[in-house]
Amino acid sequence: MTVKVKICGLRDAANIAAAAQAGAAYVGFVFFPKSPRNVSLSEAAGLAATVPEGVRRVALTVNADDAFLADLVAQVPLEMLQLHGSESPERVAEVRARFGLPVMKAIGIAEAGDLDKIAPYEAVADQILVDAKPPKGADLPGGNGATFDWDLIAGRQWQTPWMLAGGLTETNVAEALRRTGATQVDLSSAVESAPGVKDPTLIRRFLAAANP
Ligand SMILES: O=C(O)c1ccccc1NCC(=O)[C@H](O)[C@H](O)COP(=O)(O)O
Repeated sequence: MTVKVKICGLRDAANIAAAAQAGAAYVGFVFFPKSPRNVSLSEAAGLAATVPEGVRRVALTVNADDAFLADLVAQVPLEMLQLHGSESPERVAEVRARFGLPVMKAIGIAEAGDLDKIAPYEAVADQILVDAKPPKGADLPGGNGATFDWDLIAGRQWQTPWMLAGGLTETNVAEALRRTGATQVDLSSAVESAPGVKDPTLIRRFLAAANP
């Protein structure tokens, strides 16, 4: 089975092309001003236009309001919204209904109890992103290159499609897949040469390691 890979936080056409050519199933654009990966709506619109057919374009937002989401979906061609803040299940359902796009809800995991947070979203989200909880004091709610204990989710089944994220690298992805049973993965930090700067060689190496 092919593992689907999402490369998040892309900011230039060359890295989008590298990801697509290497087999990425999804590319992500970050809309979070504090992030080194942040893009404007007009930048994202230009980048989205370069994404080859068949690669899904995902917009990552954090507790975005309707006005921002309306501008986003009007200006940027997208296949999915990723909600990476503290959006409630009700808000996820509302965004999904109002903006007409599949929604992936990110849930941060650090300990077994965090897994209970997933169930309420299963009925309202199209996908769940099972991600590492940000380290204490982190500026970003995701994209920190932090892992969580994969054994917490070993053998877990969810009815909703899900992706594994959090500190995945070309060297640990095979073990992560084996221990969690994930069939989709999402990453950002490990394919960067500096914060916010993606590296096409690292992207290609990760894609090869995810599907050897
Ligand atoms: O990447 C960001 O800057 C970011 C900002 C705000 C919310 C989420 C953000 N990133 C999420 C991701 O890139 C991934 O979905 C995930 O957290 C894995 O990231 P990484 O551990 O860096 O591979």
